[in-house]
Amino acid sequence: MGYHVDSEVGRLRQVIVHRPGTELKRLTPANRHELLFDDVVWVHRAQEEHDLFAGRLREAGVEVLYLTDLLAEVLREPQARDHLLSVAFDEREHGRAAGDALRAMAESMTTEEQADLLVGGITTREVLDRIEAPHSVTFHVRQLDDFVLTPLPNHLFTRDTSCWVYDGVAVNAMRKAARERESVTYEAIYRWHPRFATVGFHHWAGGPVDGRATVEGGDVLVLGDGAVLVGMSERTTPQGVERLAARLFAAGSATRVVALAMPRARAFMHLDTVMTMVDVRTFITYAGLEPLPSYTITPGDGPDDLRIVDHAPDRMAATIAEAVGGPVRLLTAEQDLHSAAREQWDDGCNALAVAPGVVITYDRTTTSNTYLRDNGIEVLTTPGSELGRGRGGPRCLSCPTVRDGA
Ligand SMILES: NC(=[NH2+])NCCC[C@H](N)C(=O)O
Repeated sequence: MGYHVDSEVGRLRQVIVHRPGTELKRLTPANRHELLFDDVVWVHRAQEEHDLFAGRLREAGVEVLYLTDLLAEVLREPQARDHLLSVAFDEREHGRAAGDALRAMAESMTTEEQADLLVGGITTREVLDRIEAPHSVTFHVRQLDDFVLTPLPNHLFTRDTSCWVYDGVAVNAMRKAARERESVTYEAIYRWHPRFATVGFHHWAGGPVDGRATVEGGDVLVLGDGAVLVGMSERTTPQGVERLAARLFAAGSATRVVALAMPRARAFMHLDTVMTMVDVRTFITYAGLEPLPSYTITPGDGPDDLRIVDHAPDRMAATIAEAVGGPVRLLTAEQDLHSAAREQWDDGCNALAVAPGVVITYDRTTTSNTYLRDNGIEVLTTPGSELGRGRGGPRCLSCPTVRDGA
């Protein structure tokens, strides 16, 4: 199968999702902010919600791939296992003696257990249930309930860490420390999983080696016909956008990138928290989103040159219209700003299209959902009270790997 994502709203055929597991059980009132969650999560209910979400996708004809299955499968490949375990048990993190001992502990597990370990993390106490304490200062200074390997609860939001843009994928360097190791999971999957290793595709980013020039998938909208819209946000940098544009242009996979300069705020952490596409040339947008400065990037004269045109905030809609080749419809639910802010917080603007004019959203954002329906969009709802506690909706919960043009 060829992997490609040719639009935001064309028929969705395959996605990667992550069913909540051990990692969400690690959230506490003390660590939730560092781990980028606003509250602790009732994990059992989150799993039920996630199963309903996956069910919605399957009903819409989408093939659902689970991240932990892909990870357990790729762990069977010796090179992938070596890479994943070397990064997890790096001696710079664990010290020499403990690094080797922990790695040996991991080697003795099944690949399913290894996948759970890499995503769910492990505490000192749990290590001691499996092995003798390594002779290591690094290990001995840890408290019993400290994390030896930190959990990755934001793997839930598969949208961000890798994103497919036309005929290639960006495995992204992540902005926040709590998400950095997520990139390693995807690096291994796209490089060594038999599903991906045997087919050709482009790489638009270098994963962790991109350092601070980050781009996250929640900021990237594949507009279709060679255009891409990117939010420069709390997470995505202009440097990252330039790299993405240059690589897309060099491969001939895109011809125009429009970058929006977003406010740096947690509530707006990614572009898809304030605007997503729900139909051809149609977006749902947050009422509190002020018009933003935008930049059109197209190929320059030389092979590595970029041509940049700056646009004032009042040109935002016009700049996007130019990129999608016709007038755009911006749907903004009519409600007072307080209600709009509450719905935006609950991911009311984070719609996942499964086909043109058909979207999945959370059930709790009733005003936005009704407004979309009144405007001719078919809205399939799914519960998200627990899933949304990390601030992500249906679009954030999914990484499309195959999607048609619109
Ligand atoms: N595409 C998105 N909007 N993703 C939401 C990610 C939320 C996650 N807790 C984070 O802060 O990174």
